[in-house]
Amino acid sequence: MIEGMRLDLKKSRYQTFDELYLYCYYVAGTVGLMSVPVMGIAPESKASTESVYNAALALGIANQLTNILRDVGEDARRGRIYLPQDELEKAGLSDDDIFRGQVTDKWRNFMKGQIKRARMFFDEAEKGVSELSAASRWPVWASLLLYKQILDAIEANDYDNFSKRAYVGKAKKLASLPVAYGRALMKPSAKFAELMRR
Ligand SMILES: CC(C)=CCC/C(C)=C/CC/C(C)=C/CC/C(C)=C/COP(=O)(O)OP(=O)(O)O
Repeated sequence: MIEGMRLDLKKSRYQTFDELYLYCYYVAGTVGLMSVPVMGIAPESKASTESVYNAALALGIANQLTNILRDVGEDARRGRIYLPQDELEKAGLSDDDIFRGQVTDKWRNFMKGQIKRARMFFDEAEKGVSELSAASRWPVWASLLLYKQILDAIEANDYDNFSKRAYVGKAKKLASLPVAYGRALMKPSAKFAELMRR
């Protein structure tokens, strides 16, 4: 994690998603990994330890990617672009387009791909939450569902993450808590077993 902070001091561009992933791993994936022994895996869980750590890592990455997509404008005003340069180029976008901050169809299309990838990491993370100790499941589901909705908010802002800050309103936040509670009741490996039966 400290390595990630160091990296952030000297780096403000990422050539590929692999490079960006490594940054996300350092600054947020590590938080997920460190959370597992603190929260604990449910004693009755049949999942492999590795798969639970994988899910935790995925949640750190998903959160960080979401944070990056929410803060594109704010970061650009500090001269920083946490987006893969090769993917920007493929979409016909340059650093100057980010600094200008115009929401064009090119930008919308680029953002659609980035949001889709972030959601894939959330999906990966969801597979592991039920394996955590009972007391940890509700807060983890709540934070996961709340953070994931920031992606919906970016879409609702028609992909203007230059001048608008995507956020989840109080009502949606409150409504997510019982949903998270319901999911937290899911016993370890039950979802896994259900997936296997299908
Ligand atoms: C899913 C399983 C099995 C376990 C849960 C494991 C956990 C708790 C994962 C979450 C890890 C986490 C909270 C990562 C932090 C990511 C994040 C959004 C960091 C934001 O950092 P900054 O970029 O400093 O934020 P600001 O831009 O708001 O300052």
